[in-house]
Amino acid sequence: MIHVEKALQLVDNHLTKTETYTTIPLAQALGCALAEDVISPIHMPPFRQSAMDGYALGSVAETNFTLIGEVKAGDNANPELHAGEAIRIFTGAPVPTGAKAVMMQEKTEKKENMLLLHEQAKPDANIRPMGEQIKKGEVALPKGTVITAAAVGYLATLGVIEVTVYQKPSIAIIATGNELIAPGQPLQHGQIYESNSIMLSTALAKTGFTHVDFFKIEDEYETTLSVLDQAITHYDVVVISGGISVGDYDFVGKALRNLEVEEVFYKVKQKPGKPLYFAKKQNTTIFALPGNPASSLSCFYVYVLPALHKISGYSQPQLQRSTVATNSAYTKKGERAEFLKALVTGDTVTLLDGQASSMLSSFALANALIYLPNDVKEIHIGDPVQVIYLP
Ligand SMILES: Nc1nc2c(c(=O)[nH]1)N[C@H]1C(S)=C(S)[C@@H](COP(=O)(O)OP(=O)(O)OC[C@H]3O[C@@H](n4cnc5c(N)ncnc54)[C@H](O)[C@@H]3O)O[C@H]1N2
Ligand code: MOO
Repeated sequence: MIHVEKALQLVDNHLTKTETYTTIPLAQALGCALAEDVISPIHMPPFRQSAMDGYALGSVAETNFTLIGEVKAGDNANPELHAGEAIRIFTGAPVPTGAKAVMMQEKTEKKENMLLLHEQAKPDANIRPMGEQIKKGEVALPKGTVITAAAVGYLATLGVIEVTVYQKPSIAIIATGNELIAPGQPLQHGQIYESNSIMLSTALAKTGFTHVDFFKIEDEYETTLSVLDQAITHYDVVVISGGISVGDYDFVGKALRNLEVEEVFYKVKQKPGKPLYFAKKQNTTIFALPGNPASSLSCFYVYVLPALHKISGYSQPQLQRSTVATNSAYTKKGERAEFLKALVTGDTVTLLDGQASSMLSSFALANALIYLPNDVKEIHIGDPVQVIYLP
């Protein structure tokens, strides 16, 4: 059995980012990594812009001005402005070329067509220079940047309508087990609701992986063999849940061996998720996750998601980690490294009740996993602990 760090390193070593690019509408790019730098096609702002509702001033030496007109946002106007003259202006409006500053209206008084300032204006005050944020031809976002809502907004401000990104992998999720039935049907004795596929696809969708198909198979060798064979042939990543342990009806390992995949590791010294299996076959990446729901999800976040990020060209594939003081004491029962469902609030982290690998009640309330490596046997209140944030 290998250690967590070794398993993570082996996954990383066996993956490379895709060489396939695709150009897609900006609105569909959430969670994709840029395959090339995005160059700004315009200056932003495209013109000198007023940052306040107030008055554009033709000079900054005096405090008395003659009002000569108005410019509002969207106006395609550039009135001439001389020393001693002011123009009514609004936030976002183009500042006339001759303007030396904009004074916010709260610091002024108006008497008929005369403007009196409470204080002298500072040169260039409240004027956003043309190209202040970015200039035409500069790199707006570098290759490898992951598209977030903010990135979509930023590129939209530059008028960008499509981006070239690394192709996201196609993913097959395969749930195994005779006992599993779809939610919505009445349960017979011995049955449980199949929850891992909807859980994993929801976690995938949340992080922008949408090319996902599902398969459900019984604990039967021939079907397992043929479904896995088809999935490995047609998908970039195959994620299997259950059937990977040592029971007489756990056929996943045997089927994968007979399909001549390159097994990279099987079993990691961790809790939950001991029987985690990782393999490659040509360009297909294969994870078999233990069927226990919390084991499946824990392995998904710790191993599968960073792997998908790497394949998809993310410059930082790992989930965010940090060290936080624990509010809870805990003593390990065994020797394995542990991933514990936890809630980070402020600068502390609290362990949640219900840590068994069959339970999702704690995971449903968690925003992080506390990682206790092999050599940490217990933690006391106030101790610094490593946390992995759930996306
Ligand atoms: N003799 C041993 N038995 C087990 C060992 C061991 O080392 N020696 N390891 C245990 C550990 S740890 C785990 S984890 C499980 C993993 O078993 P499998 O990956 O073969 O998973 P299953 O047996 O198919 O299922 C385990 C559990 O999870 C439920 N399950 C499975 N799939 C789903 C699903 N899609 N949705 C909801 N629930 C699911 C299933 O009904 C079982 O209760 O093996 C231990 N045994
Ligand atoms: O390793 Mo298992 O996932 O603890 O139950």
